[in-house]
Amino acid sequence: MLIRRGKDEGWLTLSSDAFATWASLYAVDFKHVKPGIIPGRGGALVATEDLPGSDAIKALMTVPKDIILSMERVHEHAKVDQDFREVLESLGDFGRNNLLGHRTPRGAILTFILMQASMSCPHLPERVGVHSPFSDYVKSLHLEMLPTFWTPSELQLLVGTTLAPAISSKLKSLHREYELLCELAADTRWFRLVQDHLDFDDWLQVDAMYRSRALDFPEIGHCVVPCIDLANHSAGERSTALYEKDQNDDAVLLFCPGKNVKAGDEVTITYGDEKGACEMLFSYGFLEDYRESAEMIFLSLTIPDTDSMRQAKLNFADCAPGFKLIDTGDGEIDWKGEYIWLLCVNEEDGLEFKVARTVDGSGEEIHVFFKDQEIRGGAAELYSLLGKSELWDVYRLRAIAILQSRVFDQLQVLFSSQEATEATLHGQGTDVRGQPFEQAMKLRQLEFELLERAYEDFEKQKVDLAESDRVQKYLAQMTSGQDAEDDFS
Ligand SMILES: C[S@@+](CC[C@H](N)C(=O)[O-])C[C@H]1O[C@@H](n2cnc3c(N)ncnc32)[C@H](O)[C@@H]1O
Repeated sequence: MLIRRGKDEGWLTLSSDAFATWASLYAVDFKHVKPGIIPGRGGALVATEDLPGSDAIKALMTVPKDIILSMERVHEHAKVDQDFREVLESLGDFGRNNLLGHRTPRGAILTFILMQASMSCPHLPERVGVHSPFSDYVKSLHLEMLPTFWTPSELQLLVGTTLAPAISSKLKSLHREYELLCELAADTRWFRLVQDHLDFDDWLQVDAMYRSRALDFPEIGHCVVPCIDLANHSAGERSTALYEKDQNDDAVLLFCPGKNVKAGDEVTITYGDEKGACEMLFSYGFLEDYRESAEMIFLSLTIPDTDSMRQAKLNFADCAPGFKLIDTGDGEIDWKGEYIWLLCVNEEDGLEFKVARTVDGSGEEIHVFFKDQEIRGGAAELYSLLGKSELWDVYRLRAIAILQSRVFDQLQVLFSSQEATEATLHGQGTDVRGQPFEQAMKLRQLEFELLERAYEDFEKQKVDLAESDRVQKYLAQMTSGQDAEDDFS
């Protein structure tokens, strides 16, 4: 609880005046905006003058590259800070990759933020680390209320939404990361000095600080840009600014052409218009008041145990095990995901997994075929082959039927958990706070509506496909026992 303790005792806080001094010390150039507070949103960027709509692109703020918190910056700091260098080296792969082995600055940046925060702790027996611009910057970050901090009763409100499994696996991976940090850094001087003060909550805090602020910058990757990270979110056309790198590699906040903002009003950016309700609540802890759709829902799919090719298909799968439902915004529901095609075809359709010797003869490898054509491009190539087949309508019908049934199951879970949700709320002495309650209820409603629309849409598609000549012919041949594709060739 080092971070919470620092906030409570005041040694990990920064007044707004001290933050303004910090920003000017590190040459942040606030041209037409300044830090402010917007009720319900916390810190914000507000216009210092009327910003009238024009076609000219106006720089609202410039942040020098030296204070962009990136993988590169963390490694530069390690050169001058022996304690941090020791910690970073101890992390090995975890300082470069995530738990799945994908390259990410996450482990290095989170550990850096934690170490910078701990340096201000007056309870450590000895000083540790080297002061940097980020030692005071981390003091300015407030405790973010992401769902990883929700109480068990609050998390219970999410049962049936797609956020429930997402939070549960995030908490598991955060636990694994924290254990890894404690194990790998155990022999470093920093860890020995802070270990009695640190706990899992600190890792949750640095994760939330980073996750709710990280931006993806060209050529820098995921990073945190102090001061630009004060910009709150508005979706799509409502946002009035965007961020970029300028010719000096500094970060700039640009006013969007044609927008109009009055002095004292907030300037906002979009955190990603493609993000669905689940992802917004997961990463930023809120849903926009004006949001009318869940926009995007990811539903998992499983290859049934009864599928004789299950294990081979699992080994072959090179894509996320599920599909996305997408509200296209024009009344249509689209879906995406290649995994479904593995559930739609089997041996009798022409799918084959053949074992062959490796070229050097030292081992065996699996080759995958569909109707004697080798598939080297994973599930995407299988999809493309099915698309060219005479039986495409049949495969599509199978896919739509599986997707619709998965949507139905999700609707059932959401519907049947509603009672338990209400019981949680009416139970005596529950610790459900207002904000998580409102956000969870809104997510439930948005996901329910999108699932319902998708169910109806799939029903229409199923009826249309079932009436197609190809499907009718296929069904007739199936009942008469003939090989369906023979007749189409
Ligand atoms: C990058 S920070 C923005 C600055 C932040 N308000 C602060 O005080 O430091 C992102 C966080 O701001 C809050 N936020 C941003 N946009 C918001 C919005 N439209 N409505 C409510 N909260 C918002 C959320 O807590 C989010 O996790």
